[in-house]
Amino acid sequence: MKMLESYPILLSIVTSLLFIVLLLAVLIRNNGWAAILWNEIVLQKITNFIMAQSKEERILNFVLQNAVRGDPQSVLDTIDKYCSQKEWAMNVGDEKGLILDKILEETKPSVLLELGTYCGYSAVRIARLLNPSARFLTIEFNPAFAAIARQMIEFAGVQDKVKILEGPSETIIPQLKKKHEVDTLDFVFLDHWKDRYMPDTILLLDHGLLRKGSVILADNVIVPGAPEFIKYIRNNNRFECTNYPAHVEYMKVKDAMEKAVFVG
Ligand SMILES: C[S@@+](CC[C@H](N)C(=O)[O-])C[C@H]1O[C@@H](n2cnc3c(N)ncnc32)[C@H](O)[C@@H]1O
Repeated sequence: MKMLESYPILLSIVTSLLFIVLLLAVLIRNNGWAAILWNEIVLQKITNFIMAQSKEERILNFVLQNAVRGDPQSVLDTIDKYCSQKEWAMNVGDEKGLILDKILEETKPSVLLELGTYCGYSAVRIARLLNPSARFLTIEFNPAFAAIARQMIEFAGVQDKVKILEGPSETIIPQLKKKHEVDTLDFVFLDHWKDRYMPDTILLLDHGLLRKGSVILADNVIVPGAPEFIKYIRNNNRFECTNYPAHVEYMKVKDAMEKAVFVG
């Protein structure tokens, strides 16, 4: 009898739970922010705890076990495979990677800076296209990520073409001229935390690191989004901007890259 009385309550709890799960699934599938938060906070923390290993270590191990040593393209393909099939990660990815490749092939830069190395995916991607005489510096403030990137870059065989500078971009940019002997930069890839895109662009300008024709390429200008930077760069007559629509890495959610050429 008691069982029958509680049946409607149980049914409504189960229906509500199913509804919440469905709502979450739809939100994660269609909203970039929800998907990133779900992957980076919920899923990643649970998997890290169960496996006693970070996601970035899992990505590196997958590469060490499945990619061909000394073959940058094989390293990129293996990371893309892992991140599209097993665990999402914030590499620029294969789709936007092709935009990056195209701009590098058009620009043929000799002095390059990347802000945000993470596991070294974009660093390997950029390094594989450079002339032997090019200089490429990449900045990362998370020591654990920098250590993974160092191994990734070494495994891909491009360690002579990339130098990782460990520390916050806001500290390292002002030291580029004197400490790292950079005159001006031909190409800058902005791919660190989005609230630093605008202040770091201003730092590059203030320290005379841009020359007429320098190219800035910014990732994720829609998701997570860099609205302050977009407003600043598009309203600045010292830059000519082009938008490249694409999707968030390894997702169907819309994103874009913004190219800004410094016209002096
Ligand atoms: C989106 S990930 C970079 C992905 C990488 N460019 C790729 O495509 O493979 C952003 C990285 O920037 C780093 N980062 C964020 N803000 C930074 C800052 N102000 N200085 C240095 N590194 C920063 C983070 O630790 C993270 O590893």
